[in-house]
Amino acid sequence: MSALSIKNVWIEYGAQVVLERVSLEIEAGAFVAIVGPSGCGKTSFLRLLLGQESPARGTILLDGKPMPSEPGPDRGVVFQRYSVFPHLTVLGNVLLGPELEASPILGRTFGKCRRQLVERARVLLTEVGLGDSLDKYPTQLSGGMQQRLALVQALIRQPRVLLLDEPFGALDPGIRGEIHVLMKKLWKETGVTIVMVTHDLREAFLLGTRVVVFDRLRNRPEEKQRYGATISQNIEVHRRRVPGQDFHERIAEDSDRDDPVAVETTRRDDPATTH
Ligand SMILES: Nc1ncnc2c1ncn2[C@@H]1O[C@H](COP(=O)(O)OP(=O)(O)OP(=O)(O)O)[C@@H](O)[C@H]1O
Repeated sequence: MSALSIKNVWIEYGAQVVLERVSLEIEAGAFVAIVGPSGCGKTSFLRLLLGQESPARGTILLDGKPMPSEPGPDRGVVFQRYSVFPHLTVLGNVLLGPELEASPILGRTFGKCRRQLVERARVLLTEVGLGDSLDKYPTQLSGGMQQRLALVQALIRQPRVLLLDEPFGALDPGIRGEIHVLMKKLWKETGVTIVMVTHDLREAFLLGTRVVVFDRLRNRPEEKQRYGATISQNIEVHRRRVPGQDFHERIAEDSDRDDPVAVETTRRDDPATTH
């Protein structure tokens, strides 16, 4: 069963059609990278999956059931701009979401429940290299560290789907390489389904198991309002394992390269995505 089943979805803002006829099956555990020109509706699509927008037409199923029309713990999100709270420590930032969920009025857990939560937070923070920074505040962290914190904030709630909106766009290339390795590791370990918007094609092919291209098929000035973007390509990415080389080394090596990552792709002629 697909984790997300998107059928003939349209997004409209007033008279402006932003997306039209978007159909996409995203299998559980996939890592889907979405690319497309600026303004074609990529962020709007993510907001739809998060539950911040409703489709003008069409349906979205999450694990076979209609997707709740509000954001919930089953969907985590990380934005390009750091979404951490400046007045809370690293640990406080990670605990806030689960504590509010467990205790909406007090926003705080106690006893065994809290100890277990703190332990889970510690394990995850250590995994992303923030184990020594639990008591620091976000202003004391670099951009890359803040994004790693934002990832833990989302993952601690064990979402079924993780939505990433250009999460690494503001980072320096070297830091980006490191966080790509980490992202891939976290994805493999958690098995979470990921949908990531990126402007960086290389990043899309490096991380994605599928690269989906949104584009406007009608682009004349008089057509801009009435016609939206849709999926123009849906590409499956196959990676060959290099004997004797472990997965992380391979990605780290790819991250250092300036030329496009060597991958094999197949165009997916899924009836759901054929227009
Ligand atoms: N809440 C809104 N109300 C009205 N129009 C909106 C709203 N949100 C987005 N739009 C419009 O929808 C279109 C798509 O915007 P969106 O941010 O989804 O594109 P994008 O592909 O993510 O762009 P970029 O790559 O530049 O971030 C734009 O024309 C934008 O102005």
